[in-house]
Formats: sequence, C-alpha cells, structure tokens
Amino acid sequence: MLNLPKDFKDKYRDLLGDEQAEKMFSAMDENSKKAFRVNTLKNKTPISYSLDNPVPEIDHAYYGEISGEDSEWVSGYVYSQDPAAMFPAAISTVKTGEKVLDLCAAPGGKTTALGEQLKNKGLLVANEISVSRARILRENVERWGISNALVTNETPENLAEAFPDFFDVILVDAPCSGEGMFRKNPEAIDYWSQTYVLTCAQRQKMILNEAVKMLRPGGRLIYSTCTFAPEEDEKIVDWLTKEYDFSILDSHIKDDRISTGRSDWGNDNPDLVKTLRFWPQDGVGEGQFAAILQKPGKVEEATKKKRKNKKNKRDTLRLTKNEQELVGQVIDKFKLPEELVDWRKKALVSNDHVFVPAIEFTGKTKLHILNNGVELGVLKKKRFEPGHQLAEVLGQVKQERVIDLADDKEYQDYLHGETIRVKSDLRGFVLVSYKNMIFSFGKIAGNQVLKNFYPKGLRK
Ligand SMILES: C[S@@+](CC[C@H](N)C(=O)[O-])C[C@H]1O[C@@H](n2cnc3c(N)ncnc32)[C@H](O)[C@@H]1O
Repeated sequence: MLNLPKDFKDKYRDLLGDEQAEKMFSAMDENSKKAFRVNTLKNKTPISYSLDNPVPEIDHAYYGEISGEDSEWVSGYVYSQDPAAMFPAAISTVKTGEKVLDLCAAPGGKTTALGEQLKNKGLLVANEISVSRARILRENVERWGISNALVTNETPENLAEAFPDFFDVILVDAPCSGEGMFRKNPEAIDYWSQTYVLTCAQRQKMILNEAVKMLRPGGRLIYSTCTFAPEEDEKIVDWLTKEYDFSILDSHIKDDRISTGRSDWGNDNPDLVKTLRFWPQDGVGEGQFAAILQKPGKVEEATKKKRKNKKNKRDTLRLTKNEQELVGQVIDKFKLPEELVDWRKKALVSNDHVFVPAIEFTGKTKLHILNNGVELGVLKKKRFEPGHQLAEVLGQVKQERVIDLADDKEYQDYLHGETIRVKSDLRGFVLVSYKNMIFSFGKIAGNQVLKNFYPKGLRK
C-alpha cells in the first residue's frame, strides 16, 4: 500500500470530495498499466505481442508488457509507454513537413510519436537539458529510425536564442511533481510537498516563457505533465492565456474513460474543459494532464522570416567527388528511403563523419548537438564505414542485402559483439536482422564470417 503523505490526501479530499478522493487513493494501490506503441516508420513485420487490447483513441498502441531485451525493442519496432502519456503527442496533430520542437524530450516517448507523425519530413528538434538523459534520447531517436531530428542537450534559454518564432508546434512535457507516477515510482512520494508543487509550477512558467519565444505566430503549444496538481496543470494553462493571449484548443478526444480539466481549478477559465485529465481510477493509465493551445498571430509573419533566412545557406563542408564515391560504393547498394535518395546533394562532412542534416545552420552554432539528421557513417583512409543510425533508418524499407540471424543464440551472440559464421554469397557491408527486423550493420569477408558492427556502447 502506498504511503501517501497526509497533506496530499487532505488536498485531494478538498478538491475531489471524500468519495472520489478515496477512489483515487485505492486506484493508486493497484498495479500500474503497461502498454506499448508499434513503430509505423519501420518496414511492416509481424511482431510477437498480442494486439488484442488497444489503448483507446491512440493508433497502433496496445496494453501489454514488453522488455528492453526483446528483439522488437532492440530493432525499434516497439516502445514501452504509459498509455496516458501517449496522449500529448496524439493531440498535437502534427502534419508531415512541419517544424516541431519537443523541449523536454528524454527519454523520448513523445519524441518517437512526433517523429512518426512527421513521417521523416520537416524538422523535429528533440531537446533534453540533462546530458545523461539526452544520450538515451539520442539512442531512442536512432532506434526508431527517425531521420529528420536534431537532438540537442540545451537549456530552453539557449534554444530560444537560436530559434526565435521558428516552430509550428512545440511540446512542453514539463518536469513536474510527478503525482501521477506515484504508483509506478513510489520513490517520487518522498519528494512531495506542497512547496515542491509550487516550485515546479515556477519552473514550468520559466520553461514556457522560453517556449513561447520559439513558437511562430499561430503555432500550437502542447503542454503536459504527469501530475494531478492544479497549480501545475489548469493554473499554468490559464496563466498562458492571460500572460500571452494563447487560446485553448479542443483536443477532439471524446471517450468516457478520459476526464477533462476543471475550470474551477484554473480561475474559472471556461475553456479549461477542452484540456484532458487522466486519473488512475478511470482505468486508462497513470496520471496525466494535457492541453493544446494556440499562439495569437498569423502564419504569414513567420513565413516571411523563413524566406529571409534561406539566403544565407552555407555550402562549405560538402563532400568532395572522391568522398562521394567512397560513400556511394557502400550505401548505393541499399534501398534508400525517400529522404535519403538525394544524399549526394544534402550530405555534409564534419571530422570525417558524414551526415545528412535535419537542419543546416548558417554559421557556427553554439548549440550542444548530439545528432543532426542521419549519420551515414565515417570516412576512414580511402574507405567508408556506414554508421549504426543508417542501419536503423534503412529498416524503413524492404532490403535485399540482409543477413537474418538464424536463432536466438546467434542473435544474443551478435548483441554481445561476436562474429557469426554465415552461408551467403553476399560480400561487404550487409544489414543484420533477427526475425526480419533490421537492427545493425555487419560485414562479410570471403571466409563467410559476419564481422560485427553492432556499436560497442549498445552491446549487452
Ligand atoms: C516528464 S520528463 C519528459 C518525458 C519525455 N517527454 C517522454 O515522453 O519520454 C521532463 C524532462 O524535463 C527535463 N527538465 C528538467 N528540468 C528542466 C528545465 N529546467 N528545462 C527543461 N527541461 C527540464 C527533465 O530532465 C526530464 O527529462
């Protein structure tokens, strides 16, 4: 049984009334709901989990538990996520080609969903302030096969300097007091106090002040938390409407199991009923709050700025003909997804790393970048070695140069970094899959040995 603080219980008895509050407390003693999303970017391959119990209102999402050891997870076919946490990205209705920022993005649950909605067109900036978490974010973006992401490890302030009035959509999945996660992570209860709730609300406003600067006029802001606290939910949304003249948009989610925000918890702002609330007693998932808002102003104002920026495009760091040839000898043997077909025109080289950028900066950027677009690989003396991210991105398309590992033993051996004996006429770089899910590069020499190119940092 969860040891909920007395002040917490008293607060929710006051807000909800005794009967509803007791329902909430007893639901918090039940097991948390587990679910996963299936990646629509990857080439369609049957997965081994049951798809019988879909999460309401979310496409390609199902209740069920998956493990980080499963081949489906390793190759980026599934992502484990709290079902309620799937809603902020789902209500963003991101359109292919838009410029999207996920400001508080790690570990990447919502980033991967936004990437799917963009279908690798447009730009996805995924930012995380903590360096260790940003590395995990990068790995998840890579595994998911997203090719149009800029992954950064920055403060919201530094990002706002680089991207004024720039994004069509910004998701702020804010750091919060985490009340909605108490039954999943009971340790979070130790941090709870009403003072902590108010500190979080202050921090949320500071993050949002920066997000507002980066949103183009008319752009959409998705604000979400995993807490029940009105100070961090309805009151913050109401503040955005007063401070910045944002309007609250309808999420278009209509399901009896999903509650709405409360006007009376946000200075009687009537539009707060358009926001979403997830309570454990409603049975969808963990606690979550989500709102979609719009910045005032017209789209044209942002388009003008975009045109101005285009003039300054730099074309230094392009590949030489010779370098293009080395890269082409390897990657032209694979079927490239649409966004990489004209890689010769787009690719840049930096410290021998060849990449197709998600965004080109006009000067030397001060931003701390972990990944920009797709790393094609590394130029070594007179040869080119393809990078791991490229293997994950090539997994979008049905490929022919593939070695499908024969059984679980071979798969585990490969994950450990071992070489594998294969019977194949293929020579040189090949993609490596298990159960037809591509997860790595490998290289076959004349002696029918598959050399291991699974990155050392990911080996088990
Ligand atoms: C709720 S989590 C994000 C979860 C993520 N969106 C997902 O779906 O996987 C909030 C994130 O905000 C980050 N954060 C903490 N303080 C921050 C700040 N001052 N500015 C921006 N992000 C911050 C945390 O490191 C954390 O990764």
